[in-house]
Amino acid sequence: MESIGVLMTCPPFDPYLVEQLEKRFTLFKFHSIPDKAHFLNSNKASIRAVVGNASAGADAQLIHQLPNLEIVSSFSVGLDKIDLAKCRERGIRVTNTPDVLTDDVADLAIGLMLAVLRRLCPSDRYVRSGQWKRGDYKLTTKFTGKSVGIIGLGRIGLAIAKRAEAFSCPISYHTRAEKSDVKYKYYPSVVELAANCQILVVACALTEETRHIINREVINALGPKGVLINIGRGPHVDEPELVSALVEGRLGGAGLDVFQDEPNVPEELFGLENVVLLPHVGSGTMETRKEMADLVVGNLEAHFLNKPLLTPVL
Ligand SMILES: O=CC(=O)O
Repeated sequence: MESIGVLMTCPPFDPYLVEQLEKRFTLFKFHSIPDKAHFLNSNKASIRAVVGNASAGADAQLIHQLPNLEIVSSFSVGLDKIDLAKCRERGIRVTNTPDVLTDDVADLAIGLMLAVLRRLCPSDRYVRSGQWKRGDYKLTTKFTGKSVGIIGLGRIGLAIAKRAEAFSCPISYHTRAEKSDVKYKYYPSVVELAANCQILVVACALTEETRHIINREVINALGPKGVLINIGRGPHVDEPELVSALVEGRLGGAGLDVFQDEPNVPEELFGLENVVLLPHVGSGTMETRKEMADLVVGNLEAHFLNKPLLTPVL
């Protein structure tokens, strides 16, 4: 397989993934190539696979420039950076990394809820800056028993629900259609869900339908005591609306792992104690990233050995 060209479109941040790919294929790291057009012109014939992630995948333009592309193997569960329609049209296979990251992302969602309500980050800063010596930290807000509304009840949404249930949180949800196999309360509109929960979690895939699913109306329905948790994608949220609601106190708090224009985060949020900001690390544990990398490589190997894909999307 050494002669097969694999184009890595995401930054090569995961050394294990890079090492495993380099062992088996001819790996091109697109991110660090200065003249991309020239590179593609000279190498397009040899590139038969693309490896991307949540930050860069394979858009229509790139797919168009790679005449021999057979498979896109994404180091992510989200597929929003891949033009699936183009892949379908060209018969290009697509794989992602579901299941292995579910626990980590759900754990992080609960971590964000606790961090926002119990003010974990500012109270840590309180100790480090020596302020504790001058008096106790102010009282925070209880998490146990808060009602949790979840947008998207797939693998990750369900794992969040299960964890929140252990904190005695009543669970409700919104999806395109009500699920017959869950006992949680269903709301057919996101505004209704937001009006009826204290913590609203975005856990759905990013599609044209779910872009800006969190808008001004939803934020106002969640209200000055409500908390928004986003472990989905930045564009799920109308970010300027979220920022103004937080600055004006129309929303109680937010725990955000994802942003509209990563790694750029609105600076207006930096001074707010009711906001926790994370650098898109939902699946970012050593254990899970290794399992994800093994899936990326396993899918490529399966494809080039004409075996069934491990986690096919297309
Ligand atoms: O954001 C991370 C992923 O989609 O896996």
